[in-house]
Amino acid sequence: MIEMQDVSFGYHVGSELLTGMTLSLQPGMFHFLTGPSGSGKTTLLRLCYADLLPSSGQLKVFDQDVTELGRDEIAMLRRRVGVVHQDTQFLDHLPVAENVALPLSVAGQGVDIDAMRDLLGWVQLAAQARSYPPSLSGGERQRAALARAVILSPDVVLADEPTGNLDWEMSMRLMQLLIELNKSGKTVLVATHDLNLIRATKAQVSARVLRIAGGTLHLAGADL
Ligand SMILES: Nc1ncnc2c1ncn2[C@@H]1O[C@H](COP(=O)(O)OP(=O)(O)OP(=O)(O)O)[C@@H](O)[C@H]1O
Repeated sequence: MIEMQDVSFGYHVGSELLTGMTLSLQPGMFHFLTGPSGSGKTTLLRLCYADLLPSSGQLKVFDQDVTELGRDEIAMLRRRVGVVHQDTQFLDHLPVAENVALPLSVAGQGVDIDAMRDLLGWVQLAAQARSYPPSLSGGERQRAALARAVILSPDVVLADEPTGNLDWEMSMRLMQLLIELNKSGKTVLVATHDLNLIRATKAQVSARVLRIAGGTLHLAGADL
């Protein structure tokens, strides 16, 4: 699925942020990625969808070595990975439904109206379909971001601090959707520094917790 073998990465030549990263995302499993601010969680997620390439080591996404792929092949591979970014950007002049549908047009696919209605209903945004992004609350924005991340039915969903600006109730509502995705068979990886969120989620779904510390990855203890 997504496998790293002794991967290193640095934004600046000669200074590695991440080293010796060995990771295998288990198909169908829920994963958390935790670690202090600035430890490299976003960077690791970007490696997972080949937005960044390793400076050394091997990174395979869906059994393909990303360093051997051309730009078009990487674009195809990214369609199988849905990403909820930390700072979700929308096109403010387009209604929510059209923002959610953007990956379809990028992929040259048409919108299935019934599927779109179901998707917006699932994230509880049916009533906001014709609204514009600036009118959405923080929780609504993140649910719209999640809908957009899954509209191409990806195999893997990566979410970068998806609950960063949300209160507890909204955070758990979003996590519930990620749990549902996982229960439907998707592999999920959520980066968060919120240990309470990890504990509350682990009460509902079996999850692996990975921790970045000192520039490398560790499997966190069962006490989390
Ligand atoms: N595009 C970039 N160019 C140079 N340095 C960067 C870039 N993006 C991130 N960094 C640096 O890399 C380090 C790790 O950043 P990253 O965003 O991956 O950490 P994080 O664990 O996700 O942090 P947070 O929890 O605060 O979001 C930080 O020191 C950051 O300043």
